[in-house]
Amino acid sequence: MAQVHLENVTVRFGSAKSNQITALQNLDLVIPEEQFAVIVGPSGCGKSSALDLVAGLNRATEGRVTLGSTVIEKPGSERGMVPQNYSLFPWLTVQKNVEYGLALKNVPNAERTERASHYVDAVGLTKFRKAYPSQLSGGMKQRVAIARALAVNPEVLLMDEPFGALDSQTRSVMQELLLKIWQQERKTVLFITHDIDEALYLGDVVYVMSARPGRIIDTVHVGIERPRDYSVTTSSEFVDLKKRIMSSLHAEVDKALAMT
Ligand SMILES: Nc1ncnc2c1ncn2[C@@H]1O[C@H](COP(=O)(O)OP(=O)(O)OP(=O)(O)O)[C@@H](O)[C@H]1O
Repeated sequence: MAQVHLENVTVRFGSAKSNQITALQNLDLVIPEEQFAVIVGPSGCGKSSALDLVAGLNRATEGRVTLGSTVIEKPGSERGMVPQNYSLFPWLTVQKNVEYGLALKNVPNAERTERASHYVDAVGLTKFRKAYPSQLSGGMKQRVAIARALAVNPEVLLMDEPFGALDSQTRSVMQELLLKIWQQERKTVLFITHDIDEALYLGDVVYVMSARPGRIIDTVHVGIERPRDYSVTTSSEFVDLKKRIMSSLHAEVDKALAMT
């Protein structure tokens, strides 16, 4: 296990100087091992760009990203990704979707079945093992995506607004489920959200990003005891931290709107 470090990274898109977009500018962020780190920031500030660097889906224009002593240059099974839009294979059952990453790693059949079954059970889909994605609700599809990411036992879990498309009740059920699993597995997590309540409920630390080009403007340590349940969202500590993040974000959201 090891920490993730985005070392002074700048990300620019576009080749011609005239239409270049600087998504991230000199962003420096260390996510210690086993930390549940959450990034919040205005729309278009570069949150996904930061996560994509850790996933190895894009390279920094300047700076570098490391996991321990290894420089990240491409995707790898030590980093599991849960995107917003399910991304399940429609022709595979729940069980086979979860087994997919294990098959890629040439894990023997029996072990593949056992490990995938364990995570299908852990996300509460035992009865849907043989169902296809088209037979599942949005929340159930995201459970499969979480099980699939965890089955390969990654060191780091990357989650890009994974519950953004879910209704609020399903969303809170999913948050509780994620916390329960994380409590057992203790992965390093990088989680992106627009939702301040979600950030504070889940995270050890909430990083607030500026409007584009994105950099960290506030680091909020969430000292609320774990295990947490929904009652913490009305505690004075929670409300105070929420006010602090809202005031940091307010000016940045205004700047982001002025850019559009
Ligand atoms: N492949 C790309 N080519 C050109 N521009 C891009 C590309 N990917 C992202 N951008 C731009 O970089 C900026 C940051 O995008 P990014 O998706 O990282 O922001 P975000 O904070 O995740 O946004 P949102 O909250 O709306 O999902 C945006 O202005 C976006 O339009």
